[in-house]
Amino acid sequence: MINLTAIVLAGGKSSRMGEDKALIPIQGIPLLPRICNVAKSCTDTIYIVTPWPERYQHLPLPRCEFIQENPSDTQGPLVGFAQGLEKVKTEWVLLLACDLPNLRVEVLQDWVKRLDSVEEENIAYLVKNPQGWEPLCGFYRSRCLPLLLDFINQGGRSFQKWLKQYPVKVLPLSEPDILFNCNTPEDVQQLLVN
Ligand SMILES: Nc1nc2c(ncn2[C@@H]2O[C@H](COP(=O)(O)OP(=O)(O)OP(=O)(O)O)[C@@H](O)[C@H]2O)c(=O)[nH]1
Repeated sequence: MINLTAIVLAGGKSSRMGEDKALIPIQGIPLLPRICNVAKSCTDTIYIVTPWPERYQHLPLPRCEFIQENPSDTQGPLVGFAQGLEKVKTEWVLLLACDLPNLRVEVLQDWVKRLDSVEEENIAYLVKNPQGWEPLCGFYRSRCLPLLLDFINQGGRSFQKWLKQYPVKVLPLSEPDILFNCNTPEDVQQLLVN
């Protein structure tokens, strides 16, 4: 299997949820350990980028390393990703938001198998929807770091705008539900009903 590193983002305001999303249990398992356990199926190296690692110490997480952001200066997922990427030594990185309760091991492993066929020019391998790329559940080449830092240093904070500049390969998604984002208490309720 291809050598890759997972970066899981657990920061942000969770303003729509009203409490830290990463800690919301779905079928008894909080979102952060849920996604880390899925990531574990394709890598032994998992970095969790967060301004508050102490909040997550008690969780049943697989082996992982915390990368701490400054809690008084978080700047969104693009900057969180760059901070994680600075530590990465593998060619490919799997970037994951913490709020993806439906991502399954089989889907992820199928995607990972396809990485070998991504042309060298493509800096990322992501699902595309009519609104744009799905940047927080997909693969990036670690060599994109200097490009990302340039963009951030010029004030850029949008994944969509950053990705527009480079060739990205489309990752196939057979069930759109896989990328369901758990953003609100109603989303949590919906998961419990289904
Ligand atoms: N490490 C880190 N992760 C972030 C940051 N901002 C957002 N995220 C993560 O990015 C993913 C998507 O976040 P969003 O749902 O778009 O934003 P949010 O701020 O968490 O939530 P809302 O306030 O409801 O928009 C989640 O996994 C967040 O934890 C950040 O500044 N740092």
